[in-house]
Amino acid sequence: MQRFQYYIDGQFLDGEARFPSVDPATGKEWADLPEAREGDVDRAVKAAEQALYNGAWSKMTATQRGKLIYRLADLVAANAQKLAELETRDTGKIIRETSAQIAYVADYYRYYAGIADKIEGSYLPIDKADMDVWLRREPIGVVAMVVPWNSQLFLSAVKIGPALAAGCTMVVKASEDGPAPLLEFARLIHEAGFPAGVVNIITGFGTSCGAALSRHPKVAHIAFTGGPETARHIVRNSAENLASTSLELGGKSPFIVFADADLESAANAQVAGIFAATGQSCVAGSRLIVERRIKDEFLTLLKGKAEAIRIGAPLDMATEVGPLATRRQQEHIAALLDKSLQSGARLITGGHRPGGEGFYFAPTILDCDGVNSPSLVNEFFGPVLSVVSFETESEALALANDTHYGLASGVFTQNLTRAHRLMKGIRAGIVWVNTYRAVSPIAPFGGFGLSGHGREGGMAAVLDYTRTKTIWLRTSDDPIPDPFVMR
Ligand SMILES: NC(=O)C1=CN([C@@H]2O[C@H](COP(=O)(O)OP(=O)(O)OC[C@H]3O[C@@H](n4cnc5c(N)ncnc54)[C@H](O)[C@@H]3O)[C@@H](O)[C@H]2O)C=CC1
Ligand SMILES: CN(C=O)/C=C(\CC(=O)O)C(=O)O
Repeated sequence: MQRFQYYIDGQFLDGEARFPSVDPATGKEWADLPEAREGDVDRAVKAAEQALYNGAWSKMTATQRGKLIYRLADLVAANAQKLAELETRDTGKIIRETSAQIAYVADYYRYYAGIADKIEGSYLPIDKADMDVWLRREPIGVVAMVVPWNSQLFLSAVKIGPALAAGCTMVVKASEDGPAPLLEFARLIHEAGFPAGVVNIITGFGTSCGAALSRHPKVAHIAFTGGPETARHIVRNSAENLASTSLELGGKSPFIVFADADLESAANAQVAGIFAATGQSCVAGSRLIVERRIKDEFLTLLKGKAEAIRIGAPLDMATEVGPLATRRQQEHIAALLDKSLQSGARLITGGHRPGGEGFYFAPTILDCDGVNSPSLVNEFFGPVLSVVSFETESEALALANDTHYGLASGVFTQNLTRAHRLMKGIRAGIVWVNTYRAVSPIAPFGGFGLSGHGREGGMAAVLDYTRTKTIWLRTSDDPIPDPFVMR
């Protein structure tokens, strides 16, 4: 068994308890992990608070902070393959994607390194002749980051990068499922030379570690990615410390295909949207909304592509769909699929767990036309696509917006004016037109409704990690007049 430690106050430690990690490709334990409980959480938060107000970090210029983040970016790039292998081993996400995604994570850190000394305050043209007034943007404080198991180094980079640029210190809680890559990433934080306590990386269970962290009195902001149920716990916990929150919660994203679209390209994008990452993506395009007159043609194309997917060992570069991250996910998907079939949804392909070891699930397409299927409403977080069809553009828009979520969406059409109408009409934080699952450090992402609030990526993310301070400077040498009247 490979053994990991967590990282608190610049030290690698074993933790209050230990627990095993399971390799999703085999279902067998492969790593021995530290479990943080309340005592470790408290130590990590206090280390972060000390670093924020008293340590070397608090005295650095923004440019110096940026240089440290650049160093981290270089280390991530140099170690991308090693981190990718760990993420693949621990979560089952295919090596083909983890190696590309983690190499790109280095660019996220580079982007935020460059932003560190560009976070400006402002001067207010105040309505009093003897006053100068400014707004300073300061780090919001100690940030608790609670991340899930999917796209772990990516989902932590979109939090750690902007928080470091803003000058915050942080405690990152990796998921209890597949935390090994984040614990390994801690070594790069150490090597980059961040002062002790600036970034603390722990792992542990939700109800012990995650709860203790998110209600800790010294936490000022909680950045969370995961499911809406857990987000409700996080928000309840924040009633204790009144921390602000940013929540990135997944969705039931619509993928609309009009008859005039390039169908080959749309089908490839749909495969990317629902079968890549074995469907374990917050932005999964899990509801195909297809124009009725091309439904059969498009589904035949898609079925062919789904059935040609190479399912296999995640560490094999040829594999296109690997296992799900946990047995829990596999069981959740099977149960929701059963309910959907019972409601009348018709199986077009897939629907089964391939034999053998590991938490695999076959790429699945469900025809839900005319059916009130739970698969149209609930997130599988797996490789299951639900299909409905439409006659008119307004019907397509109504179907797209028929959800409590609002994270992402895709529109496939050659009609420019229609594309513009849909961009405005769809209630989601991302609209991809003739593409899907494209990301960049420069472009913010985040949701509406049950998909959460706050933005990750782009400059918008940095602002979530700052608070403003209003500075009043009186410029007159005359004594203050009438002290009993507000000025
Ligand atoms: N938006 C996204 O990227 C993700 C969405 N999900 C959705 O959530 C569903 C459940 O997945 P899970 O793996 O159980 O994710 P989850 O939302 O329960 O876990 C995410 C993180 O929250 C922590 N956590 C759990 N309970 C907590 C609590 N009471 N207080 C503080 N932290 C807590 C976990 O330890 C983990 O680090 C999935 O089926 C999927 O639908 C899951 C993971 C990522
Ligand atoms: C967040 N994201 C795109 O905007 C993409 C991800 C990460 C996730 O699922 O949270 C992905 O598709 O893997």
